[in-house]
Amino acid sequence: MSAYILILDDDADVATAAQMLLRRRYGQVATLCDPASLPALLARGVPDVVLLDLNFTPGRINGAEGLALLDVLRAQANPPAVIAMTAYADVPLAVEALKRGAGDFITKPWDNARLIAAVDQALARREAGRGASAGSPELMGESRAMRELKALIASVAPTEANVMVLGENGVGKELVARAIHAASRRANGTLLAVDMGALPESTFESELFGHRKGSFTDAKADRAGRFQAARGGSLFLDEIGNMPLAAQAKLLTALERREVTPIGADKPEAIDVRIISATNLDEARLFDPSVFRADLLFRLNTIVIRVPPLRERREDVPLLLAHYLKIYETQYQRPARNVAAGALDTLVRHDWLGNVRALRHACERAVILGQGAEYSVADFGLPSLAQATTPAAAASALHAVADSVVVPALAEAPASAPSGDTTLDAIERAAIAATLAQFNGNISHAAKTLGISRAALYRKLGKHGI
Ligand SMILES: Nc1ncnc2c1ncn2[C@@H]1O[C@H](COP(=O)(O)OP(=O)(O)OP(=O)(O)O)[C@@H](O)[C@H]1O
Repeated sequence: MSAYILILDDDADVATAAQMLLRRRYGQVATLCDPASLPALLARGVPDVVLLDLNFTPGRINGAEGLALLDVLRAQANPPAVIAMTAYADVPLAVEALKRGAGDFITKPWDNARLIAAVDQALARREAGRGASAGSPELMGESRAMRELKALIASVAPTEANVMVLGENGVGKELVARAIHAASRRANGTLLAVDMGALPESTFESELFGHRKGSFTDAKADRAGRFQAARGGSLFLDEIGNMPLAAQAKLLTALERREVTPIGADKPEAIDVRIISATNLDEARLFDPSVFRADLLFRLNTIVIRVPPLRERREDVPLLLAHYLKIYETQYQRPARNVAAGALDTLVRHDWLGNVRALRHACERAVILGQGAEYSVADFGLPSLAQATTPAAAASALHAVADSVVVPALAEAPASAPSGDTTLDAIERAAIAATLAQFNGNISHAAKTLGISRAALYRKLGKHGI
């Protein structure tokens, strides 16, 4: 997977060790020991992910220098995902970094698998949130469905109730979670997002509940879990439908008791988080006890918020197009252009089976490739098989497995490229479509089978217009 990673650490040995580990996986990995050189480095290109040491000058452990650098990184037009690193198991400092925009934290010395998982997740999150970070992360849409959704968020947010957000891939579930947190009494606390589908089973407990130094071979220092780091704030458990049953049992126990016991600790710690969860599983699967424990479901779904797919709120399409075209015109320094009237009609009638994310990718493509005075339909690169907009096609799409981003016709696609096209691109597209179909559009499972990260799969979906 190619990505540009920067390691900012005053300890050259630490930076080099991380660089050697990460270079094999991501390609471009730079190190920087002198923070004064950061502006010059950023001027040459902004990394995808920055591993940021919070304490530069030896002896200083309040993290002020790292937090100031975090502000510099977050102020970039297209900010990198930041993983804060600290040599001290200092939860308040990690929490402060999370509040100021770091997406995750890791304690040194790190566990290699954990570091790679953190970078993978940061890349996936950055990809999923691209566009949001480039513009306003606000939930856009004036359709009746969106107005009702916003009203529901406003009434639910101030309560402490656990909320479960349901909806297909790319409908905006994470944005809904962020909106709930922002309007809640916990808004001054952090919203910590955890991709539950990507947590390896072996490290599940240590990730969520923390561990004590020496409690197992790789536990080289105390580590705070996500529950502790999100204290006073909200924990966003994303992709909850992809959790193995054994992990579900552990999560249930923590939620029932309202306490967690770090591995190796002799006393449990009370938890103070509001749980917001999300899944793209359709409700039939969610209520299937062989997939998801009913008792856990009832803990999580005090309030259920369903985010409707874009094809059920087509009125929002023009607004979203205008929003994302403007963002990408600014980002790529292209002139502002209108969408041709006929094209707009087609785009509104399009089914957008990857929802707002697919629309956003299409806008980016149009801005980059569009050559005319106005945007044409062709500029948006709609997958030709997905253009069926008859009521029958829409109905079959609606009844297709709810988390599918695969168009019904592609769901039957063979693993070889259709129409005998043997270019590498066409073969890759067909392989991705077939794998997604095999897993009913489940991104995590498809990525695992294809041997790439979720972030890389999202990038490829955008590239191929799937
Ligand atoms: N109503 C909206 N207004 C503006 N942007 C939106 C809206 N809904 C979604 N987006 C954008 O679409 C992209 C996908 O949104 P988000 O990650 O919240 O979806 P999701 O449902 O959580 O997806 P997934 O299940 O695949 O993780 C993001 O770039 C987000 O900013």
